[in-house]
Amino acid sequence: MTRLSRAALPGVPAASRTGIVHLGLGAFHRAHQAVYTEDAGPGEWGICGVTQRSATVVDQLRPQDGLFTVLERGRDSVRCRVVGSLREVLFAGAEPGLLSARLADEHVRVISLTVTEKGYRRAASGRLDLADPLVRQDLAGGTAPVTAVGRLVRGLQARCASSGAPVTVLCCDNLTGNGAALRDLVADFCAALPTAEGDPLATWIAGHVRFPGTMVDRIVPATTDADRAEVAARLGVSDEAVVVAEPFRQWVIEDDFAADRPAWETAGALLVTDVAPYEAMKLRLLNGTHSLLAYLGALAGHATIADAVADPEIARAAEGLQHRDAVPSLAVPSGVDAGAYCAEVLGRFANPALRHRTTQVAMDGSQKLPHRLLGTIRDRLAAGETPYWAARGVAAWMVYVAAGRDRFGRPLPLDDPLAGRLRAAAGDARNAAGVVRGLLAVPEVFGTDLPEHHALCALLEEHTEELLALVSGKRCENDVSHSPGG
Ligand SMILES: NC(=O)c1ccc[n+]([C@@H]2O[C@H](COP(=O)([O-])OP(=O)(O)OC[C@H]3O[C@@H](n4cnc5c(N)ncnc54)[C@H](O)[C@@H]3O)[C@@H](O)[C@H]2O)c1
Ligand SMILES: O=P(O)(O)OC[C@@H](O)[C@@H](O)[C@H](O)[C@H](O)CO
Repeated sequence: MTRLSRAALPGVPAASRTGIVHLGLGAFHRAHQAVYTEDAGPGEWGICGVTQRSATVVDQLRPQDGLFTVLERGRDSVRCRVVGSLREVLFAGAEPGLLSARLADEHVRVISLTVTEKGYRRAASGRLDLADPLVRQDLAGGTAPVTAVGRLVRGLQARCASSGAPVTVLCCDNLTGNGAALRDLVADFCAALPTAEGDPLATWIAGHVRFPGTMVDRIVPATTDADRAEVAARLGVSDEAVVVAEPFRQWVIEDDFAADRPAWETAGALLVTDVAPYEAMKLRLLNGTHSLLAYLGALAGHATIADAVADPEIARAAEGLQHRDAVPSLAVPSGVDAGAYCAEVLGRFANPALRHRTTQVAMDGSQKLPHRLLGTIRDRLAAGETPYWAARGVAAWMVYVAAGRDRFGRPLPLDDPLAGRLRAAAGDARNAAGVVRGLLAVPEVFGTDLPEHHALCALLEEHTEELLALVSGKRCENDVSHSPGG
C-alpha cells in the first residue's frame, strides 16, 4: 500500500516556514497542539518536532513529509484527519547541531514541550535534580545535551549568543504550575553553571523569555496496530504515525508571550490572565480521577478506563473523589459548572472506543500522584476534612506497587522511574501497615509533611489492607470502591 506523503495526499495545508520548535514529539503533541496550530492557519507557524530519546517517531514521520492522521474515536463516530503542521522532524540525539540552530533561529518564537512528568528530572523539592547524572553531564558541557532542560537551556544559550530574539517557552505537560515550574528548572540549570557563564545567561533569559502556564486536555491513548489498520482501510494509504484521540479538546493558555504567536484562539484555545484555576480543576477532577480509575480498575482486572468506569463500585469511588474531596478543594474558574464538568469527564472516560489501557494511565505514578491526588489531600486535611476517596486512590497505587498483580493473579507492570526504590520501600505486600509506612517515606512522592499525618496514615492503612486482601484472593466480590464508614 502507498505510504502517506504530500505526493500521495496533495492538498494538506503546509506552513511556509518554521515558527515553533516542539520538544517531545509523542502522541499528545500531534493530537493537540499540532491540530490547534493547523486550525489557526499554519502560515509561518510550521512546527519542528523533536524526539528526545529515540529516532522511532522521526523514522515514522520523515518518509511521510511530517504528515500523520488523527483517528478521532467518538462513542458512535470515527473520523480521520490528516494534519500537515509538522514541517520538520528531528531526533535530538542524532542532530544536536540542527536542534541548536532551530532553537536559536529568530523566526522560531515558540518552544513548546511535552516530555512527560519525569522528563523534567525534578528532585523531591520540585527543583532541578542536580544529583541526576545526566543533568550533571549537561551542566558540564563539552558534549551535546541529553536532558530536556539541558537541551532547552543550551538552545537558549545559542540563541542569546546569536539572534538574541525573544522567545516563549510553553510547557504542555500535566504539571502543577507548569510554566513557572519550567522557568524555575531553567533558572536552576543556569545557577549551577559556572558564574561567568550562568549569570549573563540567566539575565538574558529573564529579559527575553516568557514561560506562560497552560492547561492542556485531550485524551490520547497509545496507538495500536488495529488503529493503523483502520486508518489504512479508511484513507487507502498506510500511515506509520497515526495518533488516536477523543473528539473533545481544550487548551487554556496564560496570555504572556515574549513575541508573537499563532492565533490559537481562532482554533478554540482560551487565552487568559490566570491559568491556575483551570489547571487545578483539570489536574484534580480529570487526572486525579483518571489515576484512581487506573489503579482501582487495574487491581479489579479491568483492561481499560472505560471498563473501570463501567464498574458501579469503581464509578462510585470516582464520583466520591470528584464531589466529596476534589471539588471542595478547588476555586473553580468563573463560568464553569463543576458538577457538569465532573459529569462530562466521566462521560469522556466511558467512551469505549478509546480503549485507553488502565496500565498506561497507571505509568509513572510516583511522578503523577503529587499533581493529581496529593494536592487535594493536603487541602482537605488543612480544612480539617477527611479526604476519604483521594486516599483510596493513593492506597490503590500503593497496592498496585506492592502486590504487582490484579485480583486474578495476573501481573501488573510497574513502569515508573522510581520502580526499584518503590518496590523496596513497599516491602512485604502482606503487611498493609508496612506498605503504607514504607511508601509514605518516599519524599519525592509524599514530601515530609504527609508521613507525619497520623489520621491520613490510618486511613491509607485501612484502604490498603482491604485492597491487598482483594488481590491476595481473600475477598471474592468485586468491591474495590468501599465506602466511608462502611
Ligand atoms: N496522552 C494524553 O492523553 C495527554 C493529555 C494531556 C497532556 N499530556 C501530556 O503529554 C505527555 C506526553 O504524552 P504522550 O501521549 O505524548 O506520550 P508519548 O509516550 O506518546 O510521548 C512521550 C514523549 O515524552 C518523551 N519522554 C518520555 N520520557 C522522557 C524523558 N525521561 N526525558 C525526555 N523526554 C521524555 C518521549 O520521548 C516522547 O516524545 C504526558 O506525560 C502529559 O504530561 C498527555
Ligand atoms: O499522559 P500521562 O501519562 O501523563 O497521563 C495519563 C492520562 O491521565 C492523561 O494523559 C489524560 O489522558 C490527559 O491528561 C487528558 O487530557
